[in-house]
Amino acid sequence: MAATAERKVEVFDTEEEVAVSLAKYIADLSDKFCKERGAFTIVLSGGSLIESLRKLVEPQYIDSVEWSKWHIFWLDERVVPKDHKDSNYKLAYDGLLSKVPILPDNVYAINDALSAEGAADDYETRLKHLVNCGVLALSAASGFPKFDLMLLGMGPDGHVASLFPGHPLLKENERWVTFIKDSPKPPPERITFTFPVINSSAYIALVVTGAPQAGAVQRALGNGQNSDKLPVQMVSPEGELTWFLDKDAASKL
Ligand SMILES: O=C1O[C@H](COP(=O)(O)O)[C@@H](O)[C@H](O)[C@H]1O
Repeated sequence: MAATAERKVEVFDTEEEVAVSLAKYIADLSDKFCKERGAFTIVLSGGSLIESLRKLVEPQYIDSVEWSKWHIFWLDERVVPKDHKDSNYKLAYDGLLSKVPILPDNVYAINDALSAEGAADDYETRLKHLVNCGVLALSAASGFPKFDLMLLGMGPDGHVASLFPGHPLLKENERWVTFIKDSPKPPPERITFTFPVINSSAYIALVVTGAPQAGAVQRALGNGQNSDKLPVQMVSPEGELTWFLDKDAASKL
């Protein structure tokens, strides 16, 4: 049985302060994992998260982080070409990857030449290969891959990755990577990590800024009772969960 996650909640006055603190948190974990296992496996979301990573490209981190040991993955991706405005890869490339010396071979983008089903199968197969090569760890507790750090955003409806409220994919407990063709948020076709993979992580940062998110933050962190769990309430990693909130997102707590 999975252990209960250690949960921390950090509230900052501004999104700028969230970005500053997040950069230090990521750099510290990179240092720890690069020392311990010679690699750092980090999973990116799309959306507003990438903008909140902007401090990582400042000289302090550009010069100190061991970028060549980073292995970059995506929590979810839209089934669009990599140069499409809706692509989570493009967002991360433009905002971060093009500005830091990460090795191109260590960037595991989703194959944009395949269908949603095909891309999910292909990504899962590639993850299994990386487990066999020792780049990616496997959780002894769950048997699912154990990433060092996942960076999650959250939509105003409480969705994380491409796992939306009330959707049957919330119950997927065998696949590592799956697909959705009826996403309520456009574009409709996406691929996504499943909850067993998310919850096998060593560390998760949930980065949530802005007033539209305040209701879902209240549902997740407040004292209210609600029988239906939002996807964000299902995030419960083996390791440590840290919420990074600005005061607008935390305004209903
Ligand atoms: O569609 C998506 O939305 C979520 C949340 O995005 P945000 O802009 O509200 O922060 C994002 O985490 C996910 O990766 C993306 O595909």
